[in-house]
Amino acid sequence: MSEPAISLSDLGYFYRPNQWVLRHCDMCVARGRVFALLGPNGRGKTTLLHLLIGALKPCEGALTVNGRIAFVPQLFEVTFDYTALDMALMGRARKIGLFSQPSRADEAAALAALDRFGLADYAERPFGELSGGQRQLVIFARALVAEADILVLDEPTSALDLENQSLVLERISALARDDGLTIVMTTHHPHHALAVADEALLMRGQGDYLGGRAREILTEDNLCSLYRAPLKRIAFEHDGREIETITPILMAKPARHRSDETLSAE
Ligand SMILES: Nc1ncnc2c1ncn2[C@@H]1O[C@H](COP(=O)(O)OP(=O)(O)OP(=O)(O)O)[C@@H](O)[C@H]1O
Repeated sequence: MSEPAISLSDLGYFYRPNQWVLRHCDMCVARGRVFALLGPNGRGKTTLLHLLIGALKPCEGALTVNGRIAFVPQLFEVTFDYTALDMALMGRARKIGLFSQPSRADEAAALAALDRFGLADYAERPFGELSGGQRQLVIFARALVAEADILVLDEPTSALDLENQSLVLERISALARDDGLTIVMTTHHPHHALAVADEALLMRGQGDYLGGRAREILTEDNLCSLYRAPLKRIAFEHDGREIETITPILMAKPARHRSDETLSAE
């Protein structure tokens, strides 16, 4: 078996001495797989990503990364007036060097990456004038341009509308399946993890992590206790395909019904 893209063994991290955020965390990500990290707010998902990309150093345990990583953070602002193409070209910064100009090949690679996300027509637009979702997709394209082996994505669908969520999830699958990239992503959407992830890690608490095949561990029981909220995993047929998804059961009463009651009381 080939060496994994990422492996963690007994990993621990704290920001302040002895206030552990992660402890006794084991994880192994095989090459060419999509790996999802799930857990409630504050369980250390982003901290774990920052450890993977080397922005933080483990306080205990071992972490091995085999390959070049590109990081796609959650949506961010830029203060300079870069175009979408400039932003995508930044993925080539390591290749181009500090004082050189991008070559035609660099520009062609950046344009091709933008095109993969349906953004070729936006190449010359100022990045700051794009919608949140479009900006997220440009940052995604930048990671492709970097020719990384491993993409680390922090909530890649959080700023996107339904169509773009679907586009990004489909691209994530294709990047792993067709390009052999390894992908680690955090998500607050278990149905996104079920749709694209081969493996998942449920971050249940400090020192309490459940990892395994996504289809096997994204069960109603595991997810209900993880989020302390009711949800259903359901299967149905769509377009001749068997689909499985996960849906939360939201208990809030729609405002429409409340006003109906108010109206009938009046
Ligand atoms: N720079 C920091 N200094 C001190 N504590 C921090 C820092 N960054 C995060 N933390 C703390 O570490 C814990 C984990 O935070 P982290 O952002 O990794 O969680 P998360 O699972 O990604 O949360 P969310 O789902 O809300 O994004 C939290 O208690 C947070 O307050």
